[in-house]
Amino acid sequence: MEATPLSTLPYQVDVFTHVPLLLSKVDELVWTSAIAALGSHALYNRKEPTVQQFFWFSGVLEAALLYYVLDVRPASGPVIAVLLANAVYWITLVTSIVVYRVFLHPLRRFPGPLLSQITRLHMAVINYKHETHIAIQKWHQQYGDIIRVGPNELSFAHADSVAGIHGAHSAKVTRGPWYDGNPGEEAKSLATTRDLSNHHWRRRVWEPAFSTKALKTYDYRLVRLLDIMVDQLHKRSGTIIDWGDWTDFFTFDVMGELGYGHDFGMLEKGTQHQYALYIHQSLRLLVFFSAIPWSATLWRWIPLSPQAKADTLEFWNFARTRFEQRIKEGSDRDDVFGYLLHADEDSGKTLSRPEIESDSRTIIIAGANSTALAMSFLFFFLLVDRKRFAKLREEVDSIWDGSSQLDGLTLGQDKAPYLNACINEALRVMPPGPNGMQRRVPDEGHFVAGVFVPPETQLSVHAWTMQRDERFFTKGTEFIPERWIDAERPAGFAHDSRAFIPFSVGNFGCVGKQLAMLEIRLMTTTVVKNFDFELDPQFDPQAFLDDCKSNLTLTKGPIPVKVTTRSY
Ligand code: HEM
Repeated sequence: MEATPLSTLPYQVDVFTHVPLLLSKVDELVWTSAIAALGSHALYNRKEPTVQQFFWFSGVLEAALLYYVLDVRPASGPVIAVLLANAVYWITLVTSIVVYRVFLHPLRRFPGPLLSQITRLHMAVINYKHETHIAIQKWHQQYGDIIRVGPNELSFAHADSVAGIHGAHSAKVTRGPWYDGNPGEEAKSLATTRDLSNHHWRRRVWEPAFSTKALKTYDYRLVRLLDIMVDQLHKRSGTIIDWGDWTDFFTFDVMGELGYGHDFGMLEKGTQHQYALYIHQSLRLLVFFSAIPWSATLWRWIPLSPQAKADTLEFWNFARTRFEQRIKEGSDRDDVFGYLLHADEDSGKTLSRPEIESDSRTIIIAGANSTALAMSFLFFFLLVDRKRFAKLREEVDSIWDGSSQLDGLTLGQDKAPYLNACINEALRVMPPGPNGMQRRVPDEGHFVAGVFVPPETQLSVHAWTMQRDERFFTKGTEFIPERWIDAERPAGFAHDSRAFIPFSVGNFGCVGKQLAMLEIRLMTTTVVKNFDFELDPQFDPQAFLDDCKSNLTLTKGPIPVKVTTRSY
């Protein structure tokens, strides 16, 4: 009901002595709306509603308002009364939320940017602009090792915090709501399920696919694809190629082969497959919606890049076709997909069809892009730093004469220490997944490095900031592979391997790490043996680094390289 102007009140009142009476006469609807807003906030605060619950609850309130208005028939007319009540409701709700989050919230003692304390929208916009890794690093430098990056979220950047969030002391810590923000996901995948026990048995189904026995059976497939790559590079000898493209071609073809039973033909054709382009686009949407997970259900109606949405739909359609083709081939093929069709040995459970479909998409999304990035950055550093390229080549020449079949599984630390040091160093300076992997504190709260974190808080470790921090790695932004070899580490160099988490660690750590390492070792050894590389003289390494952005993974510009068949 609209406030009755004071002049029309039927009797003269003294505002200061008759306030309650005045209020009751003037604003019954206003007060009711304000109280409803405060009640709603209290309710939402106890349990965050889903989008459906929110709409249901708001619908009930609107219906009650309508009933009241039609019943009481306020003098201002029903339309004004409804508008006024809604304005009061929403203004009170928003004010109450802001005041609570800034002044009363259990995380109020943790510093951080004000806008992030108030709303996740701030982070969603930063994510959408691909600036997350830089923004969070800047905030850590400004506010310290533990910062508030969302109303209910903390970011950590100290090596001491890794065990409590991902490692040995994190048994009850599960994934946060970030993992619900995958638009259109019909069934949870291994990489998005938030339920600890569900994740546990599904992980048991996945793990055999990356055992040494399984890797041995993949080895010859990788070598077949590498042979195609080598042929193609010979054909392009003396020309400039984008090295980033070729790492994509290789890793997408590998994951197509191991995920869907057939490569994507990217190496053969020497062009990007639409599938890879779709994935890059769909990640743009993912990072926005994951910051505000409830909005993912509304993704079709939220006005974000129509191109990214169209590409996301194409990506699903394409993935579905590939999935349908592969599932017909059954479990006899030696590939990752084949393992997903097996039952969990402990519980006897098998994945449902939608779960397998979701997991098969994960094989490509999780497996191809990150590995390609690691290969791209590795070569970027080695080609900028010719002495280190030469040193690596010396090691490669000493362990492989190029005529025998290369056994990737033997290229570990013992046999190829410098190769592994270079890979680690590229993963440290440019971690493909630079931003924190969100976790959620159990209901009883949780200690991280001696600091109590209140129940239900979301938290993560910011890999980009921590891996480049001088306290853990001296000259943290520089590519110095020698730091990974005890005998070669410069004297006095800080080296805290707890702060090195490119594959994450613990229950949810990368299940495909050994496959990724196998691919990188095999590919690097093969091409370093067979080709000379030279960066295009026009290429500006600093500008390249400055232009690197992030969505779920880092993104990068082209790396133009003249590739030439090696002359001995
Ligand atoms: C250099 C390459 C790679 C990097 C840097 C990397 C990094 C990561 C990271 C940081 C996580 C944790 C994600 C989280 O906490 O939500 C992860 C998980 C995962 N990665 Fe990788 N990854 C790489 C290659 C691969 C490959 C080749 C595969 C093969 C399919 C793979 C499959 C997965 C899967 C399935 C998960 C989810 C694991 C789980 O939920 O238990 N990754 N990866």
